[in-house]
Order: sequence, then C-alpha cells, then structure tokens
Amino acid sequence: MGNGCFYADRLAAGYGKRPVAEGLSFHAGRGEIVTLIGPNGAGKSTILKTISGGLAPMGGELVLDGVPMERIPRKERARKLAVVFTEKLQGELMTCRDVTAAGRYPYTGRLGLLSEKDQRAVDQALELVHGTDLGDRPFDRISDGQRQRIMLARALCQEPEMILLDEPTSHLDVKYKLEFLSLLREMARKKDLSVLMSLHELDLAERISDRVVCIKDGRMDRCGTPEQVFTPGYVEGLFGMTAGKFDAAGGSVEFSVPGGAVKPEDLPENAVFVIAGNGSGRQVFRKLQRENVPFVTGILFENDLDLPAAEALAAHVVKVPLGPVPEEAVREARAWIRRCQRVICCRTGFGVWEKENEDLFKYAERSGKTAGES
Ligand SMILES: Nc1ncnc2c1ncn2[C@@H]1O[C@H](COP(=O)(O)OP(=O)(O)OP(=O)(O)O)[C@@H](O)[C@H]1O
Repeated sequence: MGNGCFYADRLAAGYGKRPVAEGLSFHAGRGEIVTLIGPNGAGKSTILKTISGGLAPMGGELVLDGVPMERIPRKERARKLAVVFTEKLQGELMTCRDVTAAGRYPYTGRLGLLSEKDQRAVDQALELVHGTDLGDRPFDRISDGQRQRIMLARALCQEPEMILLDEPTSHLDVKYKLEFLSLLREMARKKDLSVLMSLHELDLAERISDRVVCIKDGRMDRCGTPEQVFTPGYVEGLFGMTAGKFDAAGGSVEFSVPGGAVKPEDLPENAVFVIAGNGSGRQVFRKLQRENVPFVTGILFENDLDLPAAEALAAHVVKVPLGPVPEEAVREARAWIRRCQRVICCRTGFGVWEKENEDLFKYAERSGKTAGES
C-alpha cells in the first residue's frame, strides 16, 4: 500500500445505497500529486467528496498519516485536510484576505479571532500564491484565475497535510491553468503536501501528476505513473472514444484520420504526400485533417517528434528504425509519391542523416508534384 501520507483501501463511494465507484485502492505520499481522471459521471467528484468527509464511505478504509480517517476528530481533520472545490464560493462582502483567513478557522477559538500567528499565516499564504496585492480587493470582483489562487491561499493557510481539489483548472484560461498547476506543484514540494485532484485536461494530468488514477465503469481501471497509464490506445478506451486519438507521447488529443480510416490501397485521388520530420509536419498534418485531405507521410524515424501526430492522422506512415534508412523504405515512399496528387515539403533544409528525404523531395520536384507548405 506504500508509506504515503494518505491511502484509500478498497474504498466504495456513492449516494444512498448505490456505490458510484468501488474497490478503489491508491495512495498519495508527501509532496506528491495524484490525479483522478475518467469520463463524465465516472465518480471523480464523488470520490473526492467522500475523502473530504462530505459523504460517508460506503465501504473500505481511508487512512491519513497512519490513522483511519473516521477516528480523526473533526477539528483535527479540518487542520490536516484542506478542500478546494470549484462550486461558487459565497464571497460577497468579503475581501480576498477575509476569504484566505477563513482557512485559519480550525486554529482559532470559538470567536474566530485571529492571533498574530494566524495573521502571519494569512500573509504568508497570500504571498505564496502571489496574491498579496489582491488582499483588500472584494473576492467577488476578481477574475476566476485570481479567485482560484485565493482559494489555494485559503487551503495553504490551513497548513494541511493534504489538499483535495475538484477540477481546479476548469474555469481558467490556458495561461492560468499552467500558472495554477505550477504553483500547486511548487507548494506540494515546498510544503511536503499530498495533493489529490481531479482533472479533465489529460495533457496537464500527464505532465503534473506523480500518479494517475483512472476511474471507469464504477471501478479503478488503472493506477500508476503517467508513463504506465498513458500507453498508446489506453485513453481512447478509457473514454470510449470512437473518433480521434490521444497522443500519449505529446499529451495531446488528435482528431480522426481525415476522411475516416482509409486503407492505403483505397487512397483517394486528392491525397497528399508530406515530407516532414523533426516536428516540422504537425501543423500541416492538422491543417490537412481540418480540410479533410487524406495524406501519407515519411520517411520518419521512430523517435521523430512528428511521429505521434502522423500516426494519429495519416492514412499511412513510412516509418523506419533509427539507423541507416533501408532502400526498401525509400522505394515505398517513392511509390506513395507516385500515387499522391501532390507533395508538401515542410522542411526548409535537410540534415546529413536525412539524405533520403532530401532525395525524396528532389524526386517529387522532378515529378512536378511539389507545392509550398499549405
Ligand atoms: N448528489 C447526488 N445524488 C445522487 N447521485 C449523484 C449525486 N451527485 C452525482 N451523482 C451521480 O454520481 C455519478 C458520479 O458523478 P460525479 O459527479 O462523481 O462524476 P465525475 O466523474 O466527477 O463527473 P464529471 O467529470 O462530469 O465532473 C453520476 O452518475 C452522477 O449522476
């Protein structure tokens, strides 16, 4: 089970008598980020609500720092566990400082008066999220990204051992998503916090998580490091994707092959051959996809930056292992060029190891099939 700060052992979570998900066993160590992923309605929020204490577990065990959670007194649990849920917080008439200070409630007396130590903790938390300047601003008159940072400050103020976040990036634009998750990563490491959250953005989940827990059909489908989880084809199955493809290496989602999956022998007349490589082809592949133009590409080495997008989108890829390019691959690529209506070359120059692609380009030029990049 691991010596993590938190673990769930065969947890069942749900409403009434029906578990939404069960048999969930995973842990989150100190300084670690663990992310729940899965389709809509899989039960991610229900699991987080159960761990936060908002719902009673329907089975199994939750352990924080070696102690079963149901045995941790309420007030102590409130210190150890901070919750950042995205439901609109009622923050009218409160300044950002007031909202942050609410994180100190497990430490204040019955009157909720902040001691000097509490005030310092509030200052420090605001500073950590780069929110000092927001302190006096009304909480309901700041941006969603700023609000999210203040909510994190409130959680940090609690000096917890673990933070739970339900889709913390859902209202943020791409800049704030990255900024917020980087901040979370930094806090997890700096403060030795365990972080458990749900995320819809798989690329971010892959980049930020130490471990990923996949929930599907009421159970834990997979749990492991991003490398163990995001194997080719897995995400498509987890989400029941009938169109498109998730690029496990690049962490991005690709749409379906233009014109549907075409067998190479059925390549339509308007097909294009793309000479790419070294990341130069991805934009062109996606443009052709948007225009619904089937294409073949090559010759790509098996570690080429363009390969994941090529394999997701091309009707066929002429792919070779690292090392000298076999004559057979060159013959195959030439045959494809002959079958395609035109050739797009994405390269502005060819390296010494790309002689075969340079020759292909010359071959295409002689055949009168070359065009610019578009
Ligand atoms: N209060 C509730 N009472 C009964 N059933 C609920 C309640 N809230 C959610 N559910 C059901 O529990 C299941 C899991 O919902 P949950 O919100 O946990 O999924 P999720 O994985 O977080 O989904 P999403 O990705 O859409 O946010 C769904 O079938 C949902 O309809």
